[in-house]
Amino acid sequence: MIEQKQLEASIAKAAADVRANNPLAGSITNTVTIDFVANAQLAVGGSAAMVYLPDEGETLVAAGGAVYLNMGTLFPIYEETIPRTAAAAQAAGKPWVLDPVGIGIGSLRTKLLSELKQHKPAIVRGNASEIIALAGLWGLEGTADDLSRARGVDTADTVEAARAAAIALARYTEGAVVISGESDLVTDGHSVVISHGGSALMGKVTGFGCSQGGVLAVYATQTDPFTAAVAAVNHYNLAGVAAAAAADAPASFKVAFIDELFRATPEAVAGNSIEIQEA
Ligand SMILES: Nc1ncnc2c1ncn2[C@@H]1O[C@H](COP(=O)(O)OP(=O)(O)OP(=O)(O)O)[C@@H](O)[C@H]1O
Ligand SMILES: Cc1ncsc1CCO
Ligand SMILES: [Mg+2]
Repeated sequence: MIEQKQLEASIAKAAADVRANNPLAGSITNTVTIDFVANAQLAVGGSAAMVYLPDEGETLVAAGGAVYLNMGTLFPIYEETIPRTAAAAQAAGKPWVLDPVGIGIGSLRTKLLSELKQHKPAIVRGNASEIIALAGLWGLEGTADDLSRARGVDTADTVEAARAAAIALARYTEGAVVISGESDLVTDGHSVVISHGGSALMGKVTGFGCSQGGVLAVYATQTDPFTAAVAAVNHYNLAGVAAAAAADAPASFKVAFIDELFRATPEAVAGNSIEIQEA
């Protein structure tokens, strides 16, 4: 199990390095929340670029330190773009982040998510229902293939219900897995970190999960997947608490949240309330 003081020091360093280096993490992401993803990446100190075409995905892998693949709104071209980009990242040894949004909707999404198993994302991020469904689709031990639980893009399960699926995914990828929810769970298959904070208003605006995925990719350019995952999730929870003190309704909350991502110091990100448990 990882030691808390050591983890906090690594998180503070990662947050400071993101600010200092302005790292690029390119995205292929959905058209609903693409603006929020890019602005969240910039607010934490990173750089953003959003593309749709296969060779452009490969170019962003070469140009950046990590890449974010979000399955939210698929187009036919993605049948080529998504596997080629993931394969390019794997071949280049660069981390890529998978957000299996909407898993269970349609046949292309299922086909692509099945194919992506072989390319081993450094970080998988989803809400509880998405994490359970992905572990089942990938046939991981102790999980059940049941895409029927998917109902859209919002969760129907608790974070704790997805804990075993997240651990199974992390042991398969040898990376990190994030389950977002009231408190977020991060695991590398050995340790589990529960990160507290945030606000219920984050569930009332679309894209808090997608933009968290983009920020995970920014952090993954600077440190190992597990440290990156806890750092990004802490940054989100910290900014969520601060934004809730400034705004009490969804639209103004979203604006305040981007401001608080920008204001958060590396020390405050590292000091966000966490619990460390055995996986
Ligand atoms: N009730 C809550 N209390 C605190 N934080 C929350 C709550 N609900 C969601 N969050 C936070 O909101 C962010 C997004 O999590 P959520 O599970 O809503 O993602 P999602 O369903 O994938 O979102 P989307 O698909 O809209 O992008 C995470 O940082 C999470 O911690
Ligand atoms: C609402 C929605 N529909 C497809 S992607 C998306 C953004 C949140 O996941
Ligand atoms: Mg989501």
